[in-house]
Parts: sequence; C-alpha cells; structure tokens
Amino acid sequence: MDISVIGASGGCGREVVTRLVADGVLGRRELLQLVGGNPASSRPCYLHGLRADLQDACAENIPELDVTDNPDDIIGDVVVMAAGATFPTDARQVGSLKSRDDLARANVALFEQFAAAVARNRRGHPPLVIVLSNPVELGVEIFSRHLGRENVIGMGAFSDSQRFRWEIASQLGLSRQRVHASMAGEHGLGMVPLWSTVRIHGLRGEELAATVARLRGGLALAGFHSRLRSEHAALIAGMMADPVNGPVRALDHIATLPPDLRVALKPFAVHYSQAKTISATANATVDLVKALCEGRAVEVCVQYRHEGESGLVGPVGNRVILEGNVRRVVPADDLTDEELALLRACGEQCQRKIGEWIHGA
Ligand SMILES: NC(=O)c1ccc[n+]([C@@H]2O[C@H](COP(=O)([O-])OP(=O)(O)OC[C@H]3O[C@@H](n4cnc5c(N)ncnc54)[C@H](O)[C@@H]3O)[C@@H](O)[C@H]2O)c1
Repeated sequence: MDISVIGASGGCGREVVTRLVADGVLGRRELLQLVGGNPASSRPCYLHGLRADLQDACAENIPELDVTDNPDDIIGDVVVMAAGATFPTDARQVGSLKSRDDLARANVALFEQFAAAVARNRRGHPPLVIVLSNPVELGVEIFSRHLGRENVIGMGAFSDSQRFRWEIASQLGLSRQRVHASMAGEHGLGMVPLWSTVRIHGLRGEELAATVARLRGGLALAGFHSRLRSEHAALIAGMMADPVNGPVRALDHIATLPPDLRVALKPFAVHYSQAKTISATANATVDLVKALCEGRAVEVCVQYRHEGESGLVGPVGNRVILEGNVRRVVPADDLTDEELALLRACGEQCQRKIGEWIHGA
C-alpha cells in the first residue's frame, strides 16, 4: 500500500509521517509520499530535509520516501489530508480566536484544490482519503463531491471515539483495548456521545448499566450540550484571564467532569497549552491506517457523508464498516431514540453550515 500525506511539514502531518515510518507500517517496497505545495511556505526545503532525517533515523526498515509540491503527483492508495489553517495556539489569542466559520473560509479553496487534483488523476481508481484538516465535515463534503463518498472519511469522530474509550477506561483503571465506545456527530461542540454503544470487557447486563450510570455522573444526554457550552465558555474565559497557567487549571477542572464532557473539552486546553493535540491525532490516524493495511473489515466511527442512512444526511460522525473504503453504515438499531434524534439534528446543522461555507467562499 502507498500512502500520501498532504501537509507533511505541518505539526499533524509530520507526526503522522514520523509514526508511519517509526512503526514500520509500510514495507521497503511501498511508498510514503510527503506532499507540500504551500505557496506561502517560508521553508520550501523542509520536506527534503525531513526525508533525509527519517532515512538516517530508520535506515534499516524504511519505505520509499517521495517528496512533491505538485498535487497532480499524488499517487497514494491512502491519502491523508492534513494541510490547512488551524487555530492559533497561544492562549493570549483565545479572545481573537478564529471561529470554525473563519477556519472553513480559510480552508475551502485548499480542500477544493487538492480534491480536484486527486480526482482528475485517479479516475477509475480513487484512493481512500482520510481528512484530518478542519472543519473536518467541510473537507469530507468537498472530497466526497469529487471522489465519491465511499472513498472519503473524516478523522474527527475516530479521534473523539478513541478519547471516549480512554476516558472511560482510565476512570475504571482498565486499558483502552477493554472498552468499546463511539463518539459521533460533529468534531466540535456538536459531538454526540453514544453511551448505548459502550461495552466494557467483563461487564454485562445490569452490571454494565450500573457502571455506565456511575460514569455519567447524572449528566443525561438531554443536558449534555447546554452543559458543554457553558463549560466551554468558562474554560475559554479562564484561559483568557490567565494565559500562562490557564490551560493547566483548565485540565485540572476537566479531570473532575464526566467522560463525555472530558472528551469534548480536553482538546481545547491541550491546544492552548501549545502542545496541540498532535500526538493523539497522529496515533489515531496510524491506528486507522494499520487497520486498512491489514485489509480486514473494521467498524469505525468517522465523519462520512450520509445520504439518508438511518435518517441522516450530510457528513456527520457515525459508525461505518470500512474494508478498503466505506462499505456500509452500521444500522442504528442499538441507539436510543434520543441519540438518533441528536445525530440527525447534528447532520442537518452541519449541512446548513457547509452550504454557507461553500457558497460564502
Ligand atoms: N494539530 C492538531 O492537533 C490537529 C488535530 C486534528 C486536526 N488538525 C487540523 O489539521 C490541520 C493542520 O493542523 P496543524 O496543526 O498540522 O497545522 P500546521 O500549521 O502545523 O500545518 C499546516 C500544514 O498545512 C500546509 N498548508 C497550509 N496552506 C497550504 C496550501 N495552500 N497548500 C498546501 N499546503 C498548505 C502547511 O504548509 C503545513 O504543512 C488543521 O486544519 C487543523 O485544524 C490539527
């Protein structure tokens, strides 16, 4: 399998590339393509240096490394889209923080440029595109229009689900592998915790239900989004008031909240600590690529453009079966009516925003 990483010089892109090489995900005859092409880049030689450095670091077991600045050269069977503008990381700039609307307007042309290039060169054998760049729902929509929706997934819901599993597991003193859970919806404040998908190794029936109820700490789904919005506003205000120590205080407070709120809020504090959420994002991406390389069918929670499945429309995070590309949406039979209603509302809201972003650009 060959993999192309667009935006390989960025924080996320570089970490994904480094992890793919260091973990030996690709063999010596396979290709890892580092794609640049940022016309505003102040370091146009960066990817050539990164390639040489990786070769020195991992000479014994390294795939072919190719560098290109030309979107028309992209040849990966899997294409990781990690290029684009992101929010500033300095908590002092939280007040002037660009909104998701601003981010969308900054990245819409970039999504369009790369999606069109991949589509015109890969007719008949489109790659699977994994969108990391934000807003992930916008990226999924634009790439899906060019490549067919079955060939495009967004990492946001996958990363959020990995976090959800970890937050539950760590509270119970378990390893993440022992917990299954999906965080669906939007990659942002519109995420929808699917508590009815939670499975904990060794627990069934009433014991599982009692454990889940204890974890949720009395926070019902009906109150989740209003509590999330108020906690988020307080978090941002706290980091603005004390940009130096604010992120640590925010992390301390977040640790006292139930797992679903921790999943949604922690990335903000991590981002404004200036560490960004690069390691978790790259780790989740590499996990997904490994599953793809093994060629087996896997259930994953990712952003996918729905066309009526389970009553959902638009690029919303949900469970799908992936086997090379998206084979089908997992039926929503095990979800509660409330979870499904929130997911549907989230899909409609994402659709509306995407319409504004694309037509307003
Ligand atoms: N850093 C994170 O924790 C994280 C996590 C998940 C998703 N994301 C998203 O991934 C994207 C990248 O984030 P980052 O932190 O790596 O940002 P970054 O600023 O470190 O890197 C941005 C990358 O995009 C490239 N780029 C920008 N404009 C381009 C253009 N016109 N043509 C080609 N390349 C271009 C840059 O050269 C660079 O390689 C953002 O949209 C961000 O929201 C970031």
